[in-house]
Amino acid sequence: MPRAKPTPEMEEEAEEVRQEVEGTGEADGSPDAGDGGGEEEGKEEEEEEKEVSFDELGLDEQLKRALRKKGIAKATPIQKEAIPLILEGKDVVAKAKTGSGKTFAYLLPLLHELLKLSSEGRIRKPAPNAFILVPTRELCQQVYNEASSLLEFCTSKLKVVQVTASMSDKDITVALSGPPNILVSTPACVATCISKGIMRGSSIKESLSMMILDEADLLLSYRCEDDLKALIPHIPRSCQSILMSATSSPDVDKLTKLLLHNPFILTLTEVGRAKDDVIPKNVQQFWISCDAKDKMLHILALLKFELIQKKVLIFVNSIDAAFRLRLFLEKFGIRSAVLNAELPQNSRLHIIEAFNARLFDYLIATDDAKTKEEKQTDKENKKETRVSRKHLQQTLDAEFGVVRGIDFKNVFTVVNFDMPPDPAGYVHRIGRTGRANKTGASISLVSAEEHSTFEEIEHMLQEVEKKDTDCISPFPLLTKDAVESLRYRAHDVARSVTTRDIQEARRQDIKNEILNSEKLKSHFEENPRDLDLLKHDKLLSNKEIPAHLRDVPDYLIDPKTKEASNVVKLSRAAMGIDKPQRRKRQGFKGGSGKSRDPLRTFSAEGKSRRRGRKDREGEPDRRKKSKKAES
Ligand SMILES: Nc1ncnc2c1ncn2[C@@H]1O[C@H](COP(=O)(O)OP(=O)(O)OP(=O)(O)O)[C@@H](O)[C@H]1O
Repeated sequence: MPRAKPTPEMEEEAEEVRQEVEGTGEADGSPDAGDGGGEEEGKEEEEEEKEVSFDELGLDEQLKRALRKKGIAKATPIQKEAIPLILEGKDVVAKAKTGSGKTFAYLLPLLHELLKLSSEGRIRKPAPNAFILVPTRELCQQVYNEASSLLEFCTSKLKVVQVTASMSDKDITVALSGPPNILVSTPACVATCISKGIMRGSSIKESLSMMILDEADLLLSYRCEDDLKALIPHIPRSCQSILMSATSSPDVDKLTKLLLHNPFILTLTEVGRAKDDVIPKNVQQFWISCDAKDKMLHILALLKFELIQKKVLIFVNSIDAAFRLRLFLEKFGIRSAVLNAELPQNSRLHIIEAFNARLFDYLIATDDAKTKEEKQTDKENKKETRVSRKHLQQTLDAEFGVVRGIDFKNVFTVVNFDMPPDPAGYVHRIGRTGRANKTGASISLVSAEEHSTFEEIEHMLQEVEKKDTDCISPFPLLTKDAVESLRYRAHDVARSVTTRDIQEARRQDIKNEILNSEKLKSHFEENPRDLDLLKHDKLLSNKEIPAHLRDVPDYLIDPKTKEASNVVKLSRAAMGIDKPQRRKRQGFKGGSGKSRDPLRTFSAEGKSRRRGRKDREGEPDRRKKSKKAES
């Protein structure tokens, strides 16, 4: 397949993305170049650093007990740096990559301080003491869960509540009565509460001592700017502000200027790693070149021959594509669930929890799938019209899907069934694996039409990581024979999944989930931890799966594929992830696990293919192309 040479536009765009993910701070309005003369401090860890325990950070004993229960003993680099600064009362902007533990980096010092104030009887009352603002309702739930779990052993009763736009005014009023010590919400919802008088500005001024903006890089893309601006007059000058972000971008800089006073800026990468990585080193990135019409066939081969590690998060670019894939896999006896913005919020939250608890292994998700052209049109429309809040919320749900910033637990493999529209989307997607220093992998299925995007992503990664070799390698375990052995069946079955089936499945799924949602609501009020009530991966079709599709006959599996599949199984066993570990929380695993990973050492295609990238059908060596482009 001919590969696109990077055009000047691509180079320019890669540079923009590099700034976005790397944060060179060159953009106008960067706090680094800001006028406040803040205490600027780029913390770039290059030397091997000493691990720090939570004891050494001087945190409250009750919080440490909750951490121990989770199996967490050592602080991550961002926690090690941010916690002391926050405890000192500084405004902090913390930028650290996805999955690096930013949530505890602000929750622990916040809870520590509130516990201290509470024990000294110095809690101020008329409104919450802290706001934690996040872009989506899913993230509200996630942060609320994390905060509640940290308070498990606390004797003084700190109250945390989450308030979202889906709640009635009456429910919000009840939730805010007391008032709670910590309010987890979205900027839009807090602004509404103030404008409706549910929360009084003067009370906020009296009580608020800390405001945290989490996932700050996403906040402005959720059009929260006006809501944040509406909040500013009510924030007391003494309020400590914290801003957490996975990437640097002009949006983050804008928020920093808007809300923080002389902040301490922490830019952290992993200890001992190249400072410019945007994808953690413990995540191996692969790609497979295939025709668009053969993508189903390829994913079937990957899953059926067990060539990738579970759990698997599969990204597609539309809800229809998600259901098409789910129906297709179902016909081969592979169960999966679909996570999309169309589902009721309760169901979305429950799907994420059920997946995290390993009740099923394959989750097909849609995310921000808009093309650049669509985004441009949106931008232009945004300037012209002012949409209603309700419409805005619907648009946002549809636009951003439900996965950004979500802490999916123990996802080993992220599959880009469809390529994301841009490099930033790629970074966010891949960030769902390799979290908390665990080993992970990503596989992108790249069609001819997606090659320019793929080139753009590869180019960005090389630029950012200052490499002249490929960052994404060809996937070594899937042979042509393995793919061909399933071609006939796959095409047959793919053809049998009609547009009507997909529409019907979508309707059915929403119907099920709405029913579930009602059940969930009352059930989870009483049994918040009971995840087994509902299954999100139940069959969409009620036809029985023919045996010849469910089980691949032995004669169809070529020896190399058998060997590859065994290696993957062995590696699963070696990593101790063979059995589902429901609801078991894990701490960091030491090291990247690379030495135990067969993907590093095994190639189903043989040595020559591994060495000679240019042997791939019609694909010239990409390194040469990049060099050419540079010259
Ligand atoms: N010190 C620690 N040791 C082990 N695990 C940790 C530690 N701190 C956090 N974790 C776990 O790491 C995972 C990722 O943490 P978190 O969601 O806070 O990352 P993040 O940096 O906010 O990622 P993102 O930018 O994608 O939202 C969580 O499952 C969390 O429980």
